[in-house]
Amino acid sequence: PDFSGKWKMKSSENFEGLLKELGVNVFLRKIAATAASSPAVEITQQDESLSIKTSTSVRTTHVSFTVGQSFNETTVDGRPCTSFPNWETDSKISCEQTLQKGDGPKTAWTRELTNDGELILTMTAGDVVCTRVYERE
Ligand SMILES: C=C1C2=C(C[C@@]1(C)C/C=C/C(C)=C/C(=O)O)C(C)(C)CCC2
Repeated sequence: PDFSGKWKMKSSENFEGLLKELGVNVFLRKIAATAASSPAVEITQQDESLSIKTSTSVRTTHVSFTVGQSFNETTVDGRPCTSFPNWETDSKISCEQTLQKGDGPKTAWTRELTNDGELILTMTAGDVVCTRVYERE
């Protein structure tokens, strides 16, 4: 499956709950929730390698990785972590994260291409799950 394309968000659930679980203060949660309500996501995929650019008014993140190989990124609240992306199914990437220093809730993300061409991102912190659905622009 090919994740490549420009994606816009169609729905988001429990994003602030995720940040709260991560200990982000209510002020930054509000900023993040507003900024993250209209992200522009651009993905290019070459075989097993993906490059994901997520742009918001406040912060833009850009990660590149090869499924099956660990890489360094930050958790959604900005803490350096090592990520371990693997194929959970042939259209779903699951990525566990370990903080590079300090401790906090266990975090992970998954990205899945659905049969009707949507992209589902889940972000987990402890037992709190945020689900965001994107459609191609
Ligand atoms: C704007 C964001 C802000 C934060 C994280 C981020 C980057 C949230 C965006 C996430 C998105 C857009 C995820 C996605 O949909 O892939 C912080 C908590 C550090 C607080 C400052 C504003």
